[in-house]
Formats: sequence, structure tokens, C-alpha cells
Amino acid sequence: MAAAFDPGEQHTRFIDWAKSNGVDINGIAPARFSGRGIGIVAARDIKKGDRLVHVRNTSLIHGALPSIKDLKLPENVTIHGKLAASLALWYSGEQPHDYHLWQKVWPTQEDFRSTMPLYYPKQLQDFLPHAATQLLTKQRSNLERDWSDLRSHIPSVSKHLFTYTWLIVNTRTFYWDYPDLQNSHPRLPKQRAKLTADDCYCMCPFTDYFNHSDTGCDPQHDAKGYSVTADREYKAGDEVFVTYGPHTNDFLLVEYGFILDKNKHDSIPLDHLLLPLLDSEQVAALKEDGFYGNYTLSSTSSPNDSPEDSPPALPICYRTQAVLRLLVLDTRRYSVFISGDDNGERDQDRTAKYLVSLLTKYSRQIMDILEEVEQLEVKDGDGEDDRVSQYQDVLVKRWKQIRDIVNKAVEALEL
Ligand SMILES: C[S@@+](CC[C@H](N)C(=O)[O-])C[C@H]1O[C@@H](n2cnc3c(N)ncnc32)[C@H](O)[C@@H]1O
Repeated sequence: MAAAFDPGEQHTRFIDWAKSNGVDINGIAPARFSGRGIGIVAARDIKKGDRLVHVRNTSLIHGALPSIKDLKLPENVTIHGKLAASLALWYSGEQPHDYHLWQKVWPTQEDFRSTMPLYYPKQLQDFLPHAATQLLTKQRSNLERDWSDLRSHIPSVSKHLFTYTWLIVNTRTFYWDYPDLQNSHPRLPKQRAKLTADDCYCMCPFTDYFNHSDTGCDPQHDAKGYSVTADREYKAGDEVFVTYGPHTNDFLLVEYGFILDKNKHDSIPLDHLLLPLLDSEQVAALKEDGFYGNYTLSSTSSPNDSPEDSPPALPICYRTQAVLRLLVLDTRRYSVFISGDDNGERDQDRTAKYLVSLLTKYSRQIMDILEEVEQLEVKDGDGEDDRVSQYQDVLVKRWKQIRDIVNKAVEALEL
């Protein structure tokens, strides 16, 4: 059991506020956990199926809230941007806002600075794994787009503050598709049919205290609000986790600033190894067949996208099996495989050998990367050596996980 510490007075004040503002809390409380900030602890023994928290729909914070609509932010801005702008205005307003007790329990700007790759010095960002680099590029461009769409509408908010509240939204939102609102309701976004997944966000005070595990409770929402129900028994003092989704560690690192030691959803992309090997005809064939890119190597040997009579499960997805066949065999054998007329067993040895040679080379490159990251001497702009060595530790840990995924795959493929 991880030690749970008293989180401090401001959390007691927030809980009192939450209880009188539509949040029903049963048998759980916030606590501080080493390396995870605040999380949720079982305050008594809990049975599977007990409802732990319910947040009334009217206590959720989303784009159709009158106090957000009243800000008259441009229609075309993302909901992420609108929420970030609203939180920043409320946070920096002269009068304490209704949500100020909630804002007081958020992680600090320094918490984000010490964990989010967005803040790593360039020298260390250059050593992020491939998947993390792509996610970080997208995150940065989304942040810049939202800031450039909104900055003239929120002149009192600095880029620094906007980045902070944008990251609060990034790390603390839940899916919400406005199931509570009737068509005629004034809070309903006017053109519901146009809502995309990116519009379907809400913030859920208190529920955003839960830390993530790959096997945690699954938060549920309906027209009445958001709730978390115990997925199993917990003893008093246990940390109760929810699951944020089936995320890889590269995703968790960039979007949330941490990685899990054990993660059944972990995988790494192989595109950077496989795509450069294709000639233009092979690229065209894969594009036409819908098999171009998105090749992954998982940490477990149970790909779930292969046809039923496939050969023994390998830690590679069906798409990877397809591209390997095109690289190693003649086009006919590839076509037979992707048409589903052949379960692929006959060619598995040849394709496995080919992949083993690529992965063995990659494993050697990873050892070089590890050595480089460990020996890097980086100075943060602020001269914060502790923070930099924390970044370095996370990078080393992640590359070691990637090395283990690669080496385990080589073992499985050689069997
Ligand atoms: C929804 S918040 C959870 C509450 C947060 N720990 C806090 O202090 O307010 C998500 C953030 O919690 C932290 N977190 C969540 N799960 C974690 C885990 N398993 N290990 C380490 N940090 C975690 C990360 O900083 C993440 O961005």
C-alpha cells in the first residue's frame, strides 16, 4: 500500500464547498501520494460496486455553461481553448470566482514545469521517443493555435497563464456529450449535429483528483452527471485509481507528465523503422489497401486485430504483419495475406527473421541513446539542476521500457 499523506487545509475547504455544490462523496478522500501529487484514498473498506462519487450535471464545467457563453469567445475556437481562457480569466479576476476553492487545489505551474515534456529543454526534447515527439509536436501546435485564436479576446491573460490553464484542461477533462440537455435548453450548443469528439469535454471538480492506472475504475456519465463506482474491493488506506483510457506510456508522458511502471496498453510505433524501407510502388500498394503506417509493437503478445485462424499471437499488429510480407515476400503472397485467404502461418518464419534483424539493430541504437541521455549535461534556463535530472530519469526509464519491449519481441519472434 502506498503511503497517503494529509493533503492540507485547502483540500478540506474544497471538499466542504464540493459537498454543498452537487458533489456526493462516499468513503473516499483526497490524499497526497509520493510522485503522483494528490490522488484519492479509500477512507474505509469499500465493496465492489459501491458508488464513490457523483457530480451533478449542473456542477460540471463545459462549453455550454452560461458563464462561459457570456465571455463571447469566438465560435470557431476549440472547446479546449475556450475552457482554458475561461479558467484563466476566473483565476486572475479581481474578485474570488465561484470556483476559487477548486482552483486552489490544482497542481501548481511548477508541478507542470517539473513533469511535462512541453517544458523540457530542447536538448532533452530531442531525446524523446518517436511517438512522444509526434504527440508533443501536435500538442504544441494545438496550444499555439488556441493562443493565437484567443489572445486578442483575453488581453489581461498572459501566455504564461494561458499555458498553465490550457494544461489544467489537458490533464483534467472528461468526455461529456451533453446528454443532459434537451434541444430547447438554452445551455445546449446550438448546432449539436456539428459536435465533434473535441467539443465533448467537461471538467468535473473532485473527480479530477483521481490518478490513473491501466486497471482502475471507469468513470461513467449520463444525463444526471458523472460518477465513479468501485471496480473491486478496496481496503481503507488503498489508493483508488480511475483509468484515463487505454493509453501508451508515450501518450501518458506527453499528455499527463508521467509513465506507468507496468502498463498493459503500452506499445511503440515501428513506422520510423519500416517506412524508410519501402519503395514508391510498395507505398502506393499499402496506401491503396489501407495498410500504410501505424505499425506497432506491443508489450504483450495478444494483438486483437488479427483474423481468428491466425498463427500464434505475436507482439505485432496485423498491419505490421502485412507490411513485413510486402517487404520480404513477393506481391502475390502479400495480396493473399491481406485478402484473408491465407492465415499467414506459412510465411511467418521468414517475416519474423526479417523483423528480428531490424529490432536487433534498433535495440543497439537504444543502448546508444541510453548512454547519451545518461551522460548529457544539460542546464535548464533557470539553472534548476534537480528538475533537469528528474527529466533525465524519466527519459532513461522510458527508453529502458522501450528496450525491454523490443528485446521481449525478439525473444518471442525467435521461438
Ligand atoms: C486528473 S489529475 C489527477 C490529480 C493530480 N495528481 C493532482 O495532484 O491534482 C492528472 C495528473 O495526475 C498525475 N497522475 C495521474 N496518475 C498518475 C500516476 N499513475 N502516476 C503519476 N502521476 C499521475 C499526473 O500529473 C497527471 O497529469
